[in-house]
Amino acid sequence: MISIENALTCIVGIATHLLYFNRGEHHLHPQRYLQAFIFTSVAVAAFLSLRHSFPFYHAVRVTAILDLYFLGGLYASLLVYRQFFHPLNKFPGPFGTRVSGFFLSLKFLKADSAFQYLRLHQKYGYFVRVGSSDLSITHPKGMSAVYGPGSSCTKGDAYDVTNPVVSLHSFRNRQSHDNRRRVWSSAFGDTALRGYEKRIRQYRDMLMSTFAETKGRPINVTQWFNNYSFDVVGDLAFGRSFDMLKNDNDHWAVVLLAEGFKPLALSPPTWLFRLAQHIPGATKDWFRFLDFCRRRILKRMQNKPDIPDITSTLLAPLEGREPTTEDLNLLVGDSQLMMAAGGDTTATTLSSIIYELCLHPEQIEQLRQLVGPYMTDPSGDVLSEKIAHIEHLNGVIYEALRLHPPVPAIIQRKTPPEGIWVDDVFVPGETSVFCPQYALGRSTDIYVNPEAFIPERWYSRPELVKEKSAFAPFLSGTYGCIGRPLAMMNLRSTLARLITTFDIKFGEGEDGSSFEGKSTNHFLWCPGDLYISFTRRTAVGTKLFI
Ligand code: HEM
Repeated sequence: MISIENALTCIVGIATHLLYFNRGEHHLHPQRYLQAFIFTSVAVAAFLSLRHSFPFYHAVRVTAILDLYFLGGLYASLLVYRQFFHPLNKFPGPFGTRVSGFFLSLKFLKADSAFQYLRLHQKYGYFVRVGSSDLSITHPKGMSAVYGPGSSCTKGDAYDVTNPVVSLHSFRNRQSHDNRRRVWSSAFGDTALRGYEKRIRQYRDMLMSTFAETKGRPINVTQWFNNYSFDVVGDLAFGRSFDMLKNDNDHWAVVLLAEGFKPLALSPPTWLFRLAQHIPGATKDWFRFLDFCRRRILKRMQNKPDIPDITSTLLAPLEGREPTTEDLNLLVGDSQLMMAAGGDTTATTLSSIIYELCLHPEQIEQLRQLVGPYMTDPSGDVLSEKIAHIEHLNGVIYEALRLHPPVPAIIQRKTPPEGIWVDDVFVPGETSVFCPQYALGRSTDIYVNPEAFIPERWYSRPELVKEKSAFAPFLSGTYGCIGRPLAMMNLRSTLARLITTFDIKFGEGEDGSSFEGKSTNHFLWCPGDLYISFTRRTAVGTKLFI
């Protein structure tokens, strides 16, 4: 027979769920709940022992039983609510996801969530419940409803994962985000971009020289484009590269960054990350990385560059005064953001383009014909603005981004309290939603013949794209990629130079299967190795800068 104390404790557990945990957000300070729970348990045991003279062992035992009733009540209430009353119950999905997001985390141990979301949508349709309050959407109108310029969705709780370190990317409050975005915006204007182009050139020269020296011996472009991309982003963020092209090796800070991203493969709840920050040693690598960014930013502030970099724009509001602690924390947050947002994404896209071109060699020839006339600079390089109008060149880049989006799965948004409509489907308020781009890129409801690489679908054959708003690898609107002009500039010029300088094909023994087969997704997509042979062309008028 259950005692009155135990029954009451169980009711308190149920009430705690219904009146507290079932409302609002509770991911920011999980350690406080743990502390409150432990403190209350100790207080109850002490009370029983001191006030009611319970023997110590007996006091602990009674408290432990009370704890069990409390947690039992709380979790029973949570499970019953999620199972029978949750507003997302009308959406299909694997049974376990109704109860907890951990259900899918266990399935993502191979870091292949992008592929798994595709399979889930093939099985369940446009809307799949992938967690107790999480919905994955591949409806053709989903992208515009969730991320489009007019969307009322905001960034979800996952953006608090780096808290208390803040950056443009992590601001969930619209006003704070807008304010910071205004500071960033002039970093990607035409004048700034022309300056970056000059700064980037030396790294592209090094990349070309390295490829030329291989004389056709297959090399892993996944690694080399990473070297190139991180050197570029290091230069634009901190005024100096990571010397990865020179050393053909990941810089230790880049390794720390990659390690920091790895747990995201499991899409764990944000509160777990926040809790980990309070476990000694659990997140030390992440803080070492932030410390690295802090030291590099401080050094950069002492050296004003001749040609402005991105950080020049972020420092401008200080007008030469010493930064406050708050200013500095934001600069550190934004510099880690530059590395996280600009490094892997550009590298991955370059690899994806080369992968697709090797599968479709006729595309290389077509591009050469179109780009060749603009390659008049004796250095072999070309300004992006000269070739930006070539539709087929842009089409090749877009097709690579469609089939291999660098951010392929979760880009979390939260619906407003009143909910949103995706076409004629109502998505309840306070739901965490996302549109997995890898799955969208392969949808026959959005593209005709989605598996085929057809650059013309982006200019002369628009009938091959049934819903244009569904393609947004950089997103659009308020929270869209602010670095898009820089990324496109770099992709165009690097691609133009590669195809006019080299004959490019899969290396001997390479069939491209590892590129996607051994790829992983930790928020950002990391392709597997790709061995490519680059042989310097002799028949063209372009010279190599060696
Ligand atoms: C092919 C290359 C790139 C792709 C596909 C890409 C894609 C994206 C996407 C999808 C987002 C939205 C992420 C989210 O909301 O969580 C984003 C945001 C962002 N990207 Fe990019 N990106 C690329 C290159 C770059 C580059 C080169 C930079 C320059 C450093 C950059 C800087 C940023 C920043 C600062 C944000 C945050 C914007 C905000 O929250 O307002 N990106 N990018």
